[in-house]
Amino acid sequence: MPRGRRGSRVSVLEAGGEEEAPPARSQCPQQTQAAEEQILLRGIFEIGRGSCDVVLSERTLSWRPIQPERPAGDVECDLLCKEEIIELKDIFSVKLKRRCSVTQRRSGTLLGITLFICLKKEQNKLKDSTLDLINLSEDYCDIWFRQFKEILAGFSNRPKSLKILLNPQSHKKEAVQVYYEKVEPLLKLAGIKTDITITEYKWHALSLLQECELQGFDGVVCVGGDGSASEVAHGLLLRAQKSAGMETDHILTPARAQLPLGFIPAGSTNILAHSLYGIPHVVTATLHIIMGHIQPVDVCTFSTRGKLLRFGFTAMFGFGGRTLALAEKHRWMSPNQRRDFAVIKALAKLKPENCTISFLPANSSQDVLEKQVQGPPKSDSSDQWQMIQGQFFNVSIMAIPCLCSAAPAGLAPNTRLNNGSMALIIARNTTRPEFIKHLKRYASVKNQFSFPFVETYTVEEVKVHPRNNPNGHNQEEGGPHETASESSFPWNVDGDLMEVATEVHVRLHPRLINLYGGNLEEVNDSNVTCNCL
Ligand SMILES: Nc1ncnc2c1ncn2[C@@H]1O[C@H](COP(=O)(O)OP(=O)(O)OP(=O)(O)O)[C@@H](O)[C@H]1O
Repeated sequence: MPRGRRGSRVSVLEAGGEEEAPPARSQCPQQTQAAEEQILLRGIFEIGRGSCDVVLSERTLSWRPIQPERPAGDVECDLLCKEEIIELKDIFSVKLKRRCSVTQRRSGTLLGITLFICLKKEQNKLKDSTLDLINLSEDYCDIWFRQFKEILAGFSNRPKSLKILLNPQSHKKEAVQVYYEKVEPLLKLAGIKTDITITEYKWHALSLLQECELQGFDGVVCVGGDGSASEVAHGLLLRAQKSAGMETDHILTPARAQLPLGFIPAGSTNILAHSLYGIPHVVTATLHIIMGHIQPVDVCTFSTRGKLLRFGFTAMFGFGGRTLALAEKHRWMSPNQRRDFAVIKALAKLKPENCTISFLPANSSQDVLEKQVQGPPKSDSSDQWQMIQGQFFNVSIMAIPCLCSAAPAGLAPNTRLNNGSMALIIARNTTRPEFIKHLKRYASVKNQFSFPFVETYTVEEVKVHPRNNPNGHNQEEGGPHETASESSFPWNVDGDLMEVATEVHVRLHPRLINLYGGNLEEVNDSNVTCNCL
């Protein structure tokens, strides 16, 4: 049974897009609100170890232990009789509770009703819990059970049917186990139908999303790491463009994705899930999906020479791109080994990229919704573009904060999931020890940007134009015997390797996709270390 402080609400969820949010309350909120609400049912159930007076009203379920009468002012009695409350929006399932023998199965002796509740724990963590309302009367329980069912059916934001895409190769190949052990039981409990595809090769999810029937699904869920999550988001957005009859090569104002997307973290970094849920926790992610917590999230398009390469949320060029390229070449190593090895090797071979970066600063006076309606600014006609040229160790362009265990405040702590702008973070050429110091700061609470060689900007568009060829020679000189990947630069887009030879144009599109996830609490965790630095 969920136990809050006596007299307090057992759990309070801050749902991102929950449509049934309670109105603002003044002092002594629970009691005042409960008193104001229309009572739907009132009765006696055993909860915990005693009989309780239980009241079901429009938004809350409250109960108070029934005590024998005592003299007025009996403090002990007052304490024991304090009311407990849960909000109905925190309930995600209701079942009749029966004592069943092996042979009885369905029609065992009725014991009462079990409510399944989503509890908010510390630091953004959600947990499922149960509350048993014990009463042996079939008729009595039936009335309450049907009332709870009706209440649950009223939460129209909650998905009833989900398309699940599962990458069996993520991290240490545990995605299938994670799904069947932790996710599926909760989805079943919530009565959500699922259709599962286990991907068989890279880009399988993408091609499937171009042709599969999505009618009848309320959302798509990806079980895997950042690469898979980003591939699915890209696939959903490409599909939306096709459905809207838009050309997918040259997109200026993309159509929004038609279905919300959820991520179950089963990868090695899980930056997307971490940024959405505040914690890379499987049950938390599943409960956000079940509860229908939805928020619109900004997305970038990456294009070169006017041609769309892909949709994504984050990108790193220079050190970040080269580290991923090295890690990908060593896929046979374990994920942690491969990441540490790639970071160390990329640091050993560290050399700056000679490039020109032009960017369009974000218009801070414009409202995000206004930006969404207007679409992106007319790039070429704008006179607000700024340009910097030089040698850079790393260029990060991030539409979301990018929380991860190595950077608990985020790789881009100053941006938000849907603030209509991106963070452009540039680390100019410096000494290797200074650059390492900057990288190490991500793990601490100290400001990772307070270095003379680091610059941050809030932008809407960025163009990165490399002037060297990928091996450090001047781009104009070219190289007669270059292979495809030798002549292109590695970009890390959401943990996925993207190789491009020329300028990349990154453009932000506010609130282009709905993702499952709630509002987050800030986490101040300074006890984080990076193994390899
Ligand atoms: N069956 C499969 N075999 C090989 N690769 C696959 C398969 N299914 C999906 N993929 C690809 O695997 C890539 C990496 O997967 P994913 O991102 O889920 O795991 P990860 O690399 O361990 O995690 P992270 O990106 O968080 O570090 C994705 O780009 C995806 O396209």
